[in-house]
Amino acid sequence: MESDKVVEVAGLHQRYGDFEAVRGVSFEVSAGEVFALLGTNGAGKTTTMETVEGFRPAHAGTVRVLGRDPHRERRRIGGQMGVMLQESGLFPELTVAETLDLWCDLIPGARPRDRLLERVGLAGQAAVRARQLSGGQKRRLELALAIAGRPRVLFLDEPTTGMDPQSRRATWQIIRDLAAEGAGVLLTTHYLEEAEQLADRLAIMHRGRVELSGTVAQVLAGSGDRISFRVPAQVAVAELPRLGGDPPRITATGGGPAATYTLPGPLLQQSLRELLNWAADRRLELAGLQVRSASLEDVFLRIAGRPAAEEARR
Ligand SMILES: Nc1ncnc2c1ncn2[C@@H]1O[C@H](COP(=O)(O)OP(=O)(O)OP(=O)(O)O)[C@@H](O)[C@H]1O
Repeated sequence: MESDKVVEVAGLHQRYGDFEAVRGVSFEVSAGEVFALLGTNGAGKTTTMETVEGFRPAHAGTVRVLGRDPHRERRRIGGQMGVMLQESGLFPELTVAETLDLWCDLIPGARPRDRLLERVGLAGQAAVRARQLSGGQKRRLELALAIAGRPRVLFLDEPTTGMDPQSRRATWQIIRDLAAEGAGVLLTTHYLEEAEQLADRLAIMHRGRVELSGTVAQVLAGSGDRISFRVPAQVAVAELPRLGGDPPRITATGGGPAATYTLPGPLLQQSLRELLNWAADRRLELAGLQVRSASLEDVFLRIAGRPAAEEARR
């Protein structure tokens, strides 16, 4: 039976001279799935992406795209791969229509040009030269080029950079539709909301490693819901209750010290009740009271904040 995995990466290492940019990365992308690679600057996302796209051989580990080595067997699978690089490769003097015509002529069975333009929202810009397009419009033209050949696997490196919120949402819908039609999509992004909205699964990279991966819910599980409030002036920090067994973390804010409790999910409601009862018994008002679920940003910042010394020990 043919595997539904369109991308398989196992124990990938990649070096630039003495510097190891990717240090044992593994993940898989299935047909019909959107997989997002997130990470801090320099984490190794683009290096990983370029290796999976076949632009460089793996230094160690295995990479398969549609069951084949994307570097050695690129010719066999290239026609089934759609690639949108981080850097624009458009010819500045060609119009949008000319750009697509040039590209589509090279691809057997390419989608019709006008359908592509409509799909990426550039139908009104067919006669505009590439150099005159806005940053977001350029990205959409590059997306049109990437999907022209009806790829089974689509690689998108920061696909919505430079787009306004409306274009970004429209692009997310295009990507969702492509996945619903059966394409496997691997994308990198710096927009956490993009990953939250779009990705069936994601991996967060930091300094060449995958630190966390799974569905958004799996990545957030165990990250802790939060309760925070400003410490009332008449209460000493030591008098604050323990919630879920732990004392709060105290931080300085413009309005005085703030207390934050990070709780495992199932304890949120019970802990909130305990806190409100504690405050009611003392007739205290908890100014700035906030209750919120863990966000991808919390998880990301925690990983990004890991000191280099901690990495070196691992
Ligand atoms: N050609 C190169 N030669 C030497 N070092 C490189 C080269 N390309 C990338 N690097 C280094 O490898 C590391 C990973 O870079 P990469 O571009 O893969 O990260 P990234 O996660 O895509 O970063 P960003 O989010 O900033 O685009 C960085 O430290 C970078 O400086």
